Amino acid sequence: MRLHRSTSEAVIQALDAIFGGKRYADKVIEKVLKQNPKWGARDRRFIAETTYDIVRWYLLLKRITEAKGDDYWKLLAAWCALHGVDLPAWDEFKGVSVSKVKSEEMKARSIRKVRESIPDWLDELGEQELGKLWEKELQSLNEEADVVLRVNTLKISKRDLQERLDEEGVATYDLKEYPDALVLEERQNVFGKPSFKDGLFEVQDAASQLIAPFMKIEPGMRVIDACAGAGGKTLHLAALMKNKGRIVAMDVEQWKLDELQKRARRAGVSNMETRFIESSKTIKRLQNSADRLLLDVPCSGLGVLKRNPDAKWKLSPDFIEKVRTLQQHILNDYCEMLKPGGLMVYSTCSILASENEKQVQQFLKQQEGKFELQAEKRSWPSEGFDGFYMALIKRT
Ligand SMILES: C[S@@+](CC[C@H](N)C(=O)[O-])C[C@H]1O[C@@H](n2cnc3c(N)ncnc32)[C@H](O)[C@@H]1O
Repeated sequence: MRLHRSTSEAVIQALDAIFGGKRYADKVIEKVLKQNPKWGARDRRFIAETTYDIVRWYLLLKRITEAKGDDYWKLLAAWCALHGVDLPAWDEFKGVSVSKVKSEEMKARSIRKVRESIPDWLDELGEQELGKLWEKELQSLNEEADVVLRVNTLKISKRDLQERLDEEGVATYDLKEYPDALVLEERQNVFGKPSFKDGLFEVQDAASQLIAPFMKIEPGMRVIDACAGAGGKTLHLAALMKNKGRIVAMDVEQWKLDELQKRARRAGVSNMETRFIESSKTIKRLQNSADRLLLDVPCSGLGVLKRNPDAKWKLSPDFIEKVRTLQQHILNDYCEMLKPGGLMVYSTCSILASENEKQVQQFLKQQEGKFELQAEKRSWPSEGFDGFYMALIKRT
């Protein structure tokens, strides 16, 4: 593979925005890719994949090149050296020795936090909470995620969608154990495809697709999705309910609910309303009203680093502490919206027990018998998809 000037500059620009400007990698890459319509599919893939890869291996690349601050060219040079890409004679690459990069990388393999490219504090926290499991999960979190689609069963069957995608040049394979999931054979942008515009599918990781069915949902129920965001799981709930019954989708960010409305229109969802959470009164008004309640709470996102590798550099112990307090607050305040006898699911995309099992235990203790745990489920990154936790809790 040959390195080209304009795509290399695009990678450097993206890295600068992600690390220097502290912006989200997915948004940055989307913006960078828009600026040059002449780039073909291969160039775009190079920019996106190389940027993500350098973000994922940032600490390792920095350590083996001794790159300072914002010397992203050195990181790109090291990435090329490790991937067998010839380094052009550009000024930015002067002084980089491919053999030195390779020998430094061999040396770095003995230190886990460098080899796996993870901040010290996060490596310590992972080990503290997961013990022996941490090493394996950490390795898996550095793998590239598959692109998984969720078939919108309100509009099409899995088999028909697979055929339709085939006609549109998108090859997929069936994930048999996940009733609505298809996986792309090859990573590509599917958002421009007519079948996406027709609302026939959403992009949603297989592990995330476990949550709505875990709620034992049935058509005709009254359901509240209290941390709905842009509604990945709300739309799945609506499909399982066959558009029958009612879903109230809530969030503290109006723009996310606006996005959800757009997605719901595209998906043909007609049993959902959105409600902005203004204050605790919004919650009180819905007391004892739901057969099912989903609390898909804000979390560290440590289970989805495959997809968002930049998160490991943005997280901090302070943030995790704040998010744990918020999770406990949401559990204890929002549970009131459930009818007696109703079921709620508490879920996170974290793999830390302190955001998962321990939060549920603390909640059950605080509620003194008013709620009981019925089931818990984990999806581990090492099983192939994102890391998720879900607990099914009954109001007695
Ligand atoms: C993990 S995300 C939800 C993802 C969403 N359920 C999905 O499937 O796409 C958590 C959401 O909780 C929202 N949030 C943060 N604080 C909240 C609060 N106090 N009450 C309700 N939602 C909150 C965030 O804005 C964010 O959209």
